Amino acid sequence: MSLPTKVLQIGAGNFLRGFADWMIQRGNDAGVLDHGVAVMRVTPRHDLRAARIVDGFDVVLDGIRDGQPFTETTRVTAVREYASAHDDWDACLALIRNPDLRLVVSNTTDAGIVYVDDDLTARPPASFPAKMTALLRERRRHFDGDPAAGLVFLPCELIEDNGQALRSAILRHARAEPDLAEWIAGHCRFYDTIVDRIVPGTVVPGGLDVRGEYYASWAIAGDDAIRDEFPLDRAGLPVEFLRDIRPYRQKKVSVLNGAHTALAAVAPALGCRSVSEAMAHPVAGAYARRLLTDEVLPTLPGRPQDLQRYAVATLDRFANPALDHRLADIALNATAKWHTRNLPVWRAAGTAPLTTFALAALLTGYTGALGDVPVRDDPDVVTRIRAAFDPAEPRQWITAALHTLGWDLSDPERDRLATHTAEHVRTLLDLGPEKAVTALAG
Ligand SMILES: NC(=O)c1ccc[n+]([C@@H]2O[C@H](COP(=O)([O-])OP(=O)(O)OC[C@H]3O[C@@H](n4cnc5c(N)ncnc54)[C@H](O)[C@@H]3O)[C@@H](O)[C@H]2O)c1
Ligand SMILES: O=P(O)(O)OC[C@@H](O)[C@@H](O)[C@H](O)[C@H](O)CO
Repeated sequence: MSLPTKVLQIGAGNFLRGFADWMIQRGNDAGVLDHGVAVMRVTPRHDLRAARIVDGFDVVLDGIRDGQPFTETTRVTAVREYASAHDDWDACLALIRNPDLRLVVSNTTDAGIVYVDDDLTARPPASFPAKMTALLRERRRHFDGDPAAGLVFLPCELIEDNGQALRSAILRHARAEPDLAEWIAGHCRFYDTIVDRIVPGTVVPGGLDVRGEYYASWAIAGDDAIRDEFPLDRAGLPVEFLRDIRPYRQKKVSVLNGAHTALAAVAPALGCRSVSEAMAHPVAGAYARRLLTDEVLPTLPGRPQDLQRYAVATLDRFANPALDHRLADIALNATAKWHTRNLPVWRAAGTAPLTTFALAALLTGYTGALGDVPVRDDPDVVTRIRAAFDPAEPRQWITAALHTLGWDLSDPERDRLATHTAEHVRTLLDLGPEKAVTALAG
């Protein structure tokens, strides 16, 4: 079937293949969309396999229905075009001149939507927002400023207000060209969205077929215009159009991602390799449950019964043994994730021992004192934290580590966080991980 290329997808990663591409394929199959996808890679690393995305790939989803595990496979054939910005910028410029293009979907990790000074005439500019600005300039030029050529942005990055953040970075790049800035501000629409589906990786290493959970949710802060443009809900797909997605985002990031980050810090020291192993482990599982119930949920807005239901459902998703979600993968850049996902809980709660225990386990793990646990963080930060380690003076060491991490803490906050965290470091070193977690979580 010939499909007009209506979607430009920035990034070819596992998540976009298992989530956005899957949604578009299902929307096409159900007849509510007729959207072909052009994928554009924007990072410089060569990835020869990515070009094969146009040959199609499988999305294998594992779920539990009526207490029974099931697996469903969808063949995604909606991706029709591919270009790599750092290998062939001309091909990217050609993609953006396509009159059928309507939507831009992106996932460039938490690091992708940033403003950095950039040369818009470079081939290509360095950052994602600068590349996008250069592409929009080409589109506006090609269509002679036609308002109808404006694009609709649905970013999937997990940062707060992702649509607005992308819009302001792009407009900042465009500010030297008022006509361009005006065209973007007037005729391109940027929606905040929050995505949710656990996609642990590929079916086989190095392949494109991707494996994840059946559960999915895409909340889009938008009006009827975007609903008409992207009516996936009419195909029964888990897409919601909401006036305000902020409370939803706070709940998802604090509960699901916060529990992931804490588990990835604590559970490897208890001998667990994956999230489902951790949930089946009596001590690690109890830790995750109490972390959510005692510390995370009380800090969130909303009805306690709804929050409790979401937490239980999240823990059930974690327990799905088919997912094999490696804690070592979740541990990537763990200190930055603890800062965005767990620190707000400690801040709101005033004291949150299970939350600060995760920070203690994370930093102590970086020194090697907890044995062979995954360490996948900024090497410079890890080296400095390790070099300053003094088991006899945990409070001074944690204070130094917090300075190294450069977090936005007031002096009294840093003092308090160091005191709370250092107490756990002492327990971890004195009792060992298993007894230390048991003492906390029962
Ligand atoms: N896998 C999941 O379960 C899941 C679920 C929801 C959200 N996410 C989010 O998706 C992101 C990627 O996850 P993934 O599993 O697809 O990983 P992945 O490694 O398969 O893909 C990462 C993608 O991001 C791009 N990228 C990385 N740094 C970039 C930068 N600075 N600028 C532009 N592009 C950049 C890469 O080129 C690649 O396309 C993560 O940030 C994660 O929080 C993942
Ligand atoms: O992808 P990261 O590394 O930002 O975080 C790891 C997981 O918490 C995350 O990927 C979740 O699986 C996902 O956010 C579920 O929707």
